[in-house]
Amino acid sequence: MAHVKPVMLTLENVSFGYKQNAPLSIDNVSLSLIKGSCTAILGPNGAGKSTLISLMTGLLMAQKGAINYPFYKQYGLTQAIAQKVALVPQDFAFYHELSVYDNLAFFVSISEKNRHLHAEQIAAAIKLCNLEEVVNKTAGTLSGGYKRRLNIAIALSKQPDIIFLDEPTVGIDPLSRDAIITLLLDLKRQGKTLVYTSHLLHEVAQLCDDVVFLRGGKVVACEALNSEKLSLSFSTFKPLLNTQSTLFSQQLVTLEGNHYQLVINNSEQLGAAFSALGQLSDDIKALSFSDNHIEQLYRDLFAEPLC
Ligand SMILES: Nc1ncnc2c1ncn2[C@@H]1O[C@H](COP(=O)(O)OP(=O)(O)OP(=O)(O)O)[C@@H](O)[C@H]1O
Repeated sequence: MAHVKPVMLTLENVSFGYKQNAPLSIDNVSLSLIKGSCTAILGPNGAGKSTLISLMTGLLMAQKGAINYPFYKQYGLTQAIAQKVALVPQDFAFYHELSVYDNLAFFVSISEKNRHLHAEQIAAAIKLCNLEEVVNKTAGTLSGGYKRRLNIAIALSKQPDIIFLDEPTVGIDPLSRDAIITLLLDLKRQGKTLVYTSHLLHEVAQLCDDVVFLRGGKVVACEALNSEKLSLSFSTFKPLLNTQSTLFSQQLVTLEGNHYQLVINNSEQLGAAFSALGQLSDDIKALSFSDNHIEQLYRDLFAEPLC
């Protein structure tokens, strides 16, 4: 019998508009999130990603449709969200004049009624997010990377099962970003369910199992990111001639300038790609493989302007 993956959250035909008569910001969205997986919500600016996250985390109420956390049927939606769901917002959601420790102490005191657990939960969040070095520093004086980690630590301090992260790595250096991605991969290994928005597709490829593409408030595609598809990117010294492009049996996408990408679905296509590359070997400047095709998918879906 096929193994059925447990569903953590379902949305059924959810719609939301900020103003009457204005276009809907979320338009008839249905989707399911799988327990223990990381789902990316992707789309261009204004697609509705933050609004959708606000609906799933109870900050906004859906005007139509239903949002359910089937795992927590015993609680109402509001209570399930309060106890099990955490949000890492795009903006820094802490007190800049308090220390890192005092911020965590404050937020733990709100989410955990049992005072005996406070010290333990604060310590766990500090350890998870590697904040030991800055624990007594005033939050407002932290570097951008540490501020991002504190934002995440506050969300984790309530020990949620589901964590929504709205562009958690915006504006930080590559090493701080790596630290956050490592932390999120660890959380996934611990069985936490993650929902993630970012414009950085290589992060999505590293972290996510599923992708929901939004445009104009509507779901335009859902994809599982599996390793069955390979993406092959290469650049050439000069733009390819038409005769050279037709050597590739698969769809060849020009990314920009002399950069190209193609998606490989099976070993036959892989063989054909190698054979074509072999014929062009003097023209190839750089070549790389990645185990998914998210960039091409994104470009295919969003290259045309929204009418
Ligand atoms: N508070 C608000 N009042 C009115 N309209 C809003 C409000 N917040 C968002 N919108 C509108 O809702 C739509 C979706 O916005 P949203 O911020 O959810 O998109 P997004 O995909 O998160 O964008 P970005 O990638 O720029 O963060 C946009 O048309 C936006 O102008």
